Amino acid sequence: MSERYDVVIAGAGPAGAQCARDLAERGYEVLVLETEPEGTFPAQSNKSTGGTFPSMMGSFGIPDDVVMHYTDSVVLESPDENFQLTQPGAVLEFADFKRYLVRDGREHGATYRFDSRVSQPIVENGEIAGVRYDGGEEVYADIVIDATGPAAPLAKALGVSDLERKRQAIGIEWEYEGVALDYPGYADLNDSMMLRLDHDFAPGGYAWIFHTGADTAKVGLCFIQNEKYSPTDDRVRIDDALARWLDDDPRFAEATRIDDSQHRGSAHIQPPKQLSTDRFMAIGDTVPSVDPLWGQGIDKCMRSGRAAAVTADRCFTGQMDTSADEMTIYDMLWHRNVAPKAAMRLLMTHLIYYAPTERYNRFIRDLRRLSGDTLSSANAGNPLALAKLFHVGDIPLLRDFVAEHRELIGQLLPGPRSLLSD
Ligand SMILES: Cc1cc2nc3c(=O)[nH]c(=O)nc-3n(C[C@H](O)[C@H](O)[C@H](O)COP(=O)(O)OP(=O)(O)OC[C@H]3O[C@@H](n4cnc5c(N)ncnc54)[C@H](O)[C@@H]3O)c2cc1C
Repeated sequence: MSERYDVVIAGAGPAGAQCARDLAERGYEVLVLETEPEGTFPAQSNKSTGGTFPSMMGSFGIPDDVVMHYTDSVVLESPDENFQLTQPGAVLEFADFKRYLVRDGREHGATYRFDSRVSQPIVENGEIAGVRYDGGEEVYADIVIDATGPAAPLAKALGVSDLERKRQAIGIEWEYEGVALDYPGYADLNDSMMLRLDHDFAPGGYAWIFHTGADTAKVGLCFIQNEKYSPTDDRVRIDDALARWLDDDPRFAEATRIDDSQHRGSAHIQPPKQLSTDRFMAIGDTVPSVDPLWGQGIDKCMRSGRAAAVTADRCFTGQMDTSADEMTIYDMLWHRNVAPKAAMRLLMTHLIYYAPTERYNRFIRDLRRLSGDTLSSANAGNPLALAKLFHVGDIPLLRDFVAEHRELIGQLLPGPRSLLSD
């Protein structure tokens, strides 16, 4: 007889593992299939800087022992300016965080199967009925969830995900010791997460230093491929870009790389298409959910895992209904709770990465001038707050941006309403 669960989840990242925690807690039979072996998990998928905020820690009950370092502020930096915002945060040990989610899910009754690479959906009568993994293995479920990150084998096969290579942002970081965190002429980065806008080092993206205690920090950068400032041969050049920053910036003059501390991965910065279909949901980075402005992916993934668990619970309650219509509850929750105003924020992200390096100095000065409330509103995609960050001198920049991004703008703004209200 074939094996059967209420829900099968592909991928034990933050999205899949949080969804499994929530479902198991509600008493559902849930199986998580993870491609990596358990003994070394997570290895290749230990990809994140792990910068997050108290709201994520509190909402999802994340314990202090997965935190490497608590921070007090976020610093935004351009070549000549900086802006420090008081904002408590936490830099997670991402591997410990992932292992904690698995352990806690198991304690609530979720089943985990490692070394189990999901390859494709089992489709019966036009509907997904389960998944194939490890070549010939099969497992059936009433609802299947793809939480494999950008790999997205199920979402791609079902036509739910349409991740475009040209909208892929790639990121790399290493942990360093001996970093001069309070160097003359720069902001004091002790107990801070710093993001730097500077095409010389992160062409078409941003660089970062996240303090992890004493003189250690996570140092990395990311950029979108195929954009104005991005090199086309990304695989080689993102390492070169990081090496160049490390060579040029005096804060790294005495820094040494900590062995085996590399984190590397990708995410898509594009409008999401469909998020679900009959008996199926795509969660976490399987759909483009990373906050496009400041790279917050963990909180988004946890929220999407929770939204999928709520949807499954609703579909199973009373007379079971896992039709595409009923699954759109997930789409509604995603647009409301996971990535509100996604269109406006995506557009802003592309515009920020498009602006020349010189413009970043003024941007940071404007942030210093504006109130914290205006900044929060701008960050939330409020058009009036965003307007305060533009000047008459930006008209040529905006004109060129519109000319070069017609396709994206068309995708994001099918009608004038959606910009303001999606
Ligand atoms: C360099 C870098 C730095 C980042 N820094 C931050 C940060 O500071 N703060 C923040 O909030 N976000 C950050 N992010 C983003 C954040 O890490 C991601 O958004 C988040 O990890 C995505 O979670 P996920 O569960 O969707 O996918 P993933 O974390 O990618 O997990 C997917 C899981 O699925 C497994 N898998 C893949 N394919 C298969 C398959 N076929 N079958 C079974 N299992 C499979 C993988 O092994 C993995 O365990 C960063 C990302 C990168 C790349």
